[in-house]
Amino acid sequence: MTTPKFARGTLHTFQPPEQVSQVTRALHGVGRKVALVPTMGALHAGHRELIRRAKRLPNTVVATSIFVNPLQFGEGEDFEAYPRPLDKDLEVLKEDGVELGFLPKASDLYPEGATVTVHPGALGDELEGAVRPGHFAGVLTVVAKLFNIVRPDYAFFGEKDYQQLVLIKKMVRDLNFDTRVIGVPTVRERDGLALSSRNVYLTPEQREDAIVLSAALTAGAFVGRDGAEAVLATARQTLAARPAVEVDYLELRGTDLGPAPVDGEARLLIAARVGSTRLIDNVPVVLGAAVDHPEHAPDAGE
Ligand SMILES: Nc1ncnc2c1ncn2[C@@H]1O[C@H](COP(=O)(O)OP(=O)(O)OP(=O)(O)O)[C@@H](O)[C@H]1O
Ligand SMILES: CC(C)(CO)[C@@H](O)C(=O)[O-]
Ligand code: BAL
Repeated sequence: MTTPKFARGTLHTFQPPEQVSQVTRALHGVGRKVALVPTMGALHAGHRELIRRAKRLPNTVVATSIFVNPLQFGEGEDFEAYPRPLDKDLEVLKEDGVELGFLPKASDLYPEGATVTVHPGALGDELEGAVRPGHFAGVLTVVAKLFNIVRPDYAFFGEKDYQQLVLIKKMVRDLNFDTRVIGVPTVRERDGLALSSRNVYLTPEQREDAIVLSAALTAGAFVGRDGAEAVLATARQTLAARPAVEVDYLELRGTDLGPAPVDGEARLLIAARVGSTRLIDNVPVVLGAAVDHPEHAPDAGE
């Protein structure tokens, strides 16, 4: 089979996995690197930030996959309703200088008889996994497949889906994938709401209510010096102002999503339903005396 044509500087889209593999193999053969930005489409400024960061890498072709992965949706979730504005997405990819678009069909990734999946371990059943059983097995399976098809040197994921990011990093380590996973801070609206493809489901009133997620996280993080109880109590107090917002969980964890330390870096995570729309968000928190250590200043290590 001949390698599909690939010229630098324009967007090429492929549906069959074998074609993408051929192109990325050929690119590696001439010394290029490949950076992958996996998405489910309905591209917004959050996705575009991942692409922007990937584009900064020297000698690297940026590939973006668009695939609404059925395996990570449970019964009664929004798989059918999930927005799929493909033409608009392709315009975004062109505008942002993405050179490789991978648009597989479900039957390409899950041919009949495919039964083997990636098991996320215990963390896969906590937080999001407790509310969406099987979700992370679906995510890790499709990400493993994308990595095996594209063989990316780098892969970019948003911190908005923090547990997903932690689990993907863990999968790469535990299963020896040869890909460097890079997490990108959450892009927000001016009022703090984390950008999400699901924000389009919100009515104007719900959109107002939804601000409380980031407001509660920010308020909680602000009192990190006073310890975990204060962080959670402050966040809960902020949430109480919007009783229409139903919280699935509000938890303070370590940065690896193990138990939070008394002093040091942690993560405050929330999932809540606003009407029938389920939103998630999280922020970094510095706890206790660690607040006074310069290495924990907000932009340390940037
Ligand atoms: N606001 C954001 N800031 C940074 N990265 C983001 C943001 N929103 C999504 N991403 C990242 O983009 C990648 C693709 O996510 P996805 O296509 O599911 O979009 P999404 O907006 O998170 O959709 P949904 O909210 O429906 O899950 C993921 O790595 C995700 O973490
Ligand atoms: C990583 C991902 C593309 C896998 O389907 C999805 O979970 C997402 O968009 O965050
Ligand atoms: N951004 C995570 C994908 C999902 O909610 O299924």
